[in-house]
Amino acid sequence: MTNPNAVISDTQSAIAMAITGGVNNSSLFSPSIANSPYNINLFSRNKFPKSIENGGMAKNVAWVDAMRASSPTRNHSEDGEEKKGWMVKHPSALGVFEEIMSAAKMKQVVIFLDYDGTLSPIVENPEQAYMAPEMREAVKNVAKYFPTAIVSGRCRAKVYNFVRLSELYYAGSHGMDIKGPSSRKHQKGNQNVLCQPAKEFLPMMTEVHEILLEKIKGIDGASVENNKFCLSVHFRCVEEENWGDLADRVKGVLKDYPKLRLTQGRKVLEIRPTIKWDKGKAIEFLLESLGYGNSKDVLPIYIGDDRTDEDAFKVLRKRGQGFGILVSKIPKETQAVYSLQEPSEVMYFLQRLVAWKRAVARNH
Ligand SMILES: O=P(O)(O)OC[C@H]1O[C@H](O[C@H]2O[C@H](CO)[C@@H](O)[C@H](O)[C@H]2O)[C@H](O)[C@@H](O)[C@@H]1O
Repeated sequence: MTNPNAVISDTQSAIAMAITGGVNNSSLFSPSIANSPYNINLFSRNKFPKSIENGGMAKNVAWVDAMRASSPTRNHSEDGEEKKGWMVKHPSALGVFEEIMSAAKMKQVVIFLDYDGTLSPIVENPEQAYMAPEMREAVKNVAKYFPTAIVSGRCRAKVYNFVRLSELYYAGSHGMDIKGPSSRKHQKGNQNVLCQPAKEFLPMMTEVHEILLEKIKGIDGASVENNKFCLSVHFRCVEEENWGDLADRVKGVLKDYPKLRLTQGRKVLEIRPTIKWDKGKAIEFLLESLGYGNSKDVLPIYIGDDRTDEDAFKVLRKRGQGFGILVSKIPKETQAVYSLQEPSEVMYFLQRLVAWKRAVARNH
């Protein structure tokens, strides 16, 4: 039987190597991935195949491997032995719901939700990643009882347009653009919250966006999404044989911008400032803004599906407070405690949370 962690570790090694172009430079990565106790071996040079270190074509192969690994397709690991072992380590948040709720007793639950792949299903066209009306209703109800934030790689305005709930906090651009609720309708929100730690990068991001639009011309299916403080180069609709070419073009542009770094999400290359800010920092900022910076009476729950959500899971582990929940059908190395299979399970979890809160209120 293959160890699921070993499988994912090798994959992540390839990603690490590809992104650094063969140099083990952890500063190019989000600190949580580079320093994760689970990933301690990921960045050891000994683990990298020689062919990847040779440069030229070999490097290109590593890039393509990394890009393939960024959103593994469904296979036997969805229901095989690997999956069972992984589920023991990361049980379903629905299966252990009562356990989670007993940890929540007498505490303020704060909910953090990623958007793509968590509240909306992954689709080919990023402009059409709509949220189901029932999901919106579930999030709306959750926000009546618990401070709730959407934490997304998308630009804040765009993710707001998808979610359309003014009573929530929104952290767009992977947490680099945070704003409090614009309406006080349901929750005790702090409307004055505003945090934009990468503001000075705005002109650079606009410039690189323009350059990338030109550079990727001719690669069928490739697109660049301007997420304000970061950019997404999508390759979900690009033929695999062209992935290496696309990666080379993006890397070529970034050579002139040492203050930008490259990370990967689900079939997407993400370009972002090298500042030490990520979704983990964003949730720390939000907890502080809500008055729970040093509180023991808070239970943050973060639900997300992607690599960038690991930064938030890591923060919760470090605080020893609350839980990360990874949305995934396949085993992945993660700092999340629990798992959910897909957005429909996220919705059910949120609905149960509301039902639990209402029952607690009735009994008091
Ligand atoms: O942090 P998130 O809210 O999960 O945002 C991460 C990226 O999500 C979007 O891309 C992903 O979803 C698309 C729609 O389902 C899909 O086509 C794409 O392949 C995925 O990577 C979004 O378009 C990106 O800008 C976000 O950075």
